[in-house]
Amino acid sequence: MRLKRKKITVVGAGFVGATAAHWAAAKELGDVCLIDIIEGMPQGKALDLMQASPVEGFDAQIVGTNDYKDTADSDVVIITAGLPRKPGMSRDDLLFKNTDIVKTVTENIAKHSPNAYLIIVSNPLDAMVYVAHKVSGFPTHRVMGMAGVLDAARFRAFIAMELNVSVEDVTAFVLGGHGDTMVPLPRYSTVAGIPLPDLLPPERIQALVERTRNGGAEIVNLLKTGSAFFAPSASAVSMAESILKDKKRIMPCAAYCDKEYGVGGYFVGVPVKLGAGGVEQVIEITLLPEEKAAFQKSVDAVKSLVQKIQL
Ligand SMILES: NC(=O)c1ccc[n+]([C@@H]2O[C@H](COP(=O)([O-])OP(=O)(O)OC[C@H]3O[C@@H](n4cnc5c(N)ncnc54)[C@H](O)[C@@H]3O)[C@@H](O)[C@H]2O)c1
Ligand SMILES: O=C(O)C[C@H](O)C(=O)O
Repeated sequence: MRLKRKKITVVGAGFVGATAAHWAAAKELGDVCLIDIIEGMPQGKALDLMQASPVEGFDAQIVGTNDYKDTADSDVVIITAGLPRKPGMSRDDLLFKNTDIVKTVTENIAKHSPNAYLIIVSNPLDAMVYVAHKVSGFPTHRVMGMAGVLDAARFRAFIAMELNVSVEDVTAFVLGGHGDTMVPLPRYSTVAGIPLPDLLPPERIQALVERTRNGGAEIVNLLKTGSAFFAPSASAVSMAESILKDKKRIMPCAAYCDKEYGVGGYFVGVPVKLGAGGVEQVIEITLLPEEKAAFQKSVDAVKSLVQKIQL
């Protein structure tokens, strides 16, 4: 018997997709298939990455394609296809165009990789996870969205910058939908185990919370023609890694919650255990009344967006 490498497909070979392919290959998570509707572009980027492999010393086959047959039997599929927002737009403004794109992509992926784990990145994130779940018909533990890892990474980076400490020692949690109502949780954020409220005055913490909430828009306003991609792609690949290596990391992800947190059947950002079984557990943490109210407001924003979707 011959053992096979794992296979990761990245749909959408734009900024987030191509960079995700780069991280996945460089970490030797498996072979990578990069697919896009633009002819030649995924092929060119895949070939360029293959030519980086001897320099960086990673062994992975990286294939670019426009044909879903080449994505067959993927273990993990990261969906980044879709429009990014421009300055002045909210992520929600992408709802209808990206619903059409994510629907088509998911139909094709589900046909060729019926056992895959889906990690959605396209915006508006929580609504696009709903689309991918409905269209694929996959069980909820195999469909999830990347947002909380990114939002928490931004919070961690801002905390480390503020305190002039190593990012390695900073942990943070962000709950809720990936929008303006997201809920960074200072009480569950620490530096080497020391709770953030013991290290910074409330007004500085509030400033970092606001910067985290606006983290995507801050970059959109600087770039002017697109949105963030280094941290988003690294975040999606860290989720893929936890699944492929059965690491069972606890990460904030958009996961299906019914009774959990009283959400009632929507995908929203909550702490989950990610392992070989995909979303193996949704972890319910105790929230103070004001944290609960902020989370509920965020869930309501996700619900009203999802209710506008017609599939
Ligand atoms: N969840 C998050 O935290 C997060 C972070 C960053 C970006 N995003 C979102 O990710 C998406 C991609 O961002 P980007 O910066 O890579 O944009 P991009 O424009 O660079 O890339 C998007 C790619 O999708 C491709 N595409 C469009 N329709 C397709 C289809 N039907 N099939 C296959 N490919 C298709 C395009 O050709 C393009 O190459 C956007 O919706 C953006 O808002 C989400
Ligand atoms: O801000 C965006 O539109 C992209 C992404 O959701 C982000 O947070 O960087």
